[in-house]
Amino acid sequence: MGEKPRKLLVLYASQTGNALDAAERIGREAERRGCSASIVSTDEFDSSSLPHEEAVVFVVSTTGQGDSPDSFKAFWRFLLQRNLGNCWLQRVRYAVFGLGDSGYQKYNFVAKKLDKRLSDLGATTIIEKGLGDDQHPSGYEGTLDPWMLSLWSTLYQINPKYFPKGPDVKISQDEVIDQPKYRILYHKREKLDPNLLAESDIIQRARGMSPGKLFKEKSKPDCFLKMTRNEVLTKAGSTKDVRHFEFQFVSSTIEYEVGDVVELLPSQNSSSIDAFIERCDLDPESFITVGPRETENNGVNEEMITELPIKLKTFIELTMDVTSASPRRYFFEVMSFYATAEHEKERLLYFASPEGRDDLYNYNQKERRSILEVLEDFPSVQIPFEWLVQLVPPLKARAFSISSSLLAHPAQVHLTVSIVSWITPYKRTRKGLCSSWLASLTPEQG
Ligand SMILES: Cc1cc2nc3c(=O)[nH]c(=O)nc-3n(C[C@H](O)[C@H](O)[C@H](O)COP(=O)(O)O)c2cc1C
Repeated sequence: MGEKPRKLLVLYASQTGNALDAAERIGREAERRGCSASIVSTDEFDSSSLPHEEAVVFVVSTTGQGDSPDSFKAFWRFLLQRNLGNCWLQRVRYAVFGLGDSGYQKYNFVAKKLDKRLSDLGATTIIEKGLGDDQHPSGYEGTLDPWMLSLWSTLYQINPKYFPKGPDVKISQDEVIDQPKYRILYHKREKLDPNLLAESDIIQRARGMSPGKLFKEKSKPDCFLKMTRNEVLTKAGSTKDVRHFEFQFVSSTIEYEVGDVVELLPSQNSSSIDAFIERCDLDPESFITVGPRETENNGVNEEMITELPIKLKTFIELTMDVTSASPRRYFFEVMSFYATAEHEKERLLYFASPEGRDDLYNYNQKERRSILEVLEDFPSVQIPFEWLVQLVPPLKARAFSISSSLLAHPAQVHLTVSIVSWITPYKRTRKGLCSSWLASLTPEQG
């Protein structure tokens, strides 16, 4: 019997999702070349088993002022233990890809210190670390694409078993598309518990089911706030719009200290949600549960069935950012598969290819095109909802510094917020989702 094909472990640590996206891309590209890959977050990985891995690709971002993502902290503490010794990882080969921004003083600090520590622990580097930079004309992908090609060819030289057909043989996108990772179950309405749910339960239910891993633990809101004041601080005619907002706690009061931040979950424009639902030919009134696809033994995940259903429209409103965040490159790849008009398919395939990367960056990220806008630009594409649930960026809560003190204003939170708006290179006006939503609220509305 011949040797088994080799397996690649991709370990990632991400604060806002880019490193997760890059890790998934590395995993997909490896699998398309015939190498199986598992993609695991550093906080879900048993650190003590690292010496048993043969080849590990680390994908880590840097946040704060040179800080590591939250999901990296325990893993890093483990690696720093003195007793591990300089031979602990002697059988492990590794490669590090960092995501950062060279505008920061501690550029890609986490990737650099991880690379050094792995080497000190005896691991052997497969290729020199790659440093993705937000300042690059096509973002971190500008470095990731060539770095991956070098990774595949070096791995192949180390052991051809990684890529049985060679490092450059890819299964064509036209022949096969990956399976979506999630499945949707549609429920009969009459079977549902008619009891009305509290709003916090609905939010928890929707966000708990959503694939947006980054907010899994915090799916239930800590409290609800009611706006009591919305005052413009800037002079009439000023180019800036800065507001003073006051909120009253309507559920439990949360204790906070001076310097704390509050995270607000914004509401999306209702007519845009309706337009998205119509564009994707969805039934807003249907009740759904969302869960991982069949487990490995091909059964439906039991946990998913016990989830309580939620209205499709509510699920979209609370979890899927269809109006402000830009889709990732993989979205264009999946769209190309579902495009029925030849010219659209061609353009989408170009966008998803390494040659089209810079044009995609200009069309998509620089213009901050939303999912809805992109779908409207490619009318022949009809993507199944499972894919949309997986690929539409998760709706994130936004953090604001609190400008009040509970000592002076019990049961209140005050914020001073600049209402974000900017002009894109193609002269389109874009607005910050959360700040413009806050500005649009009127205290009398409750
Ligand atoms: C609040 C914030 C702080 C950041 N701090 C740094 C930093 O200190 N050094 C750096 O190289 N990049 C820094 N970056 C850039 C991020 O590393 C970069 O945007 C990366 O793509 C984020 O990846 P993630 O979404 O996986 O966390 C920062 C980004 C943000 C939003």
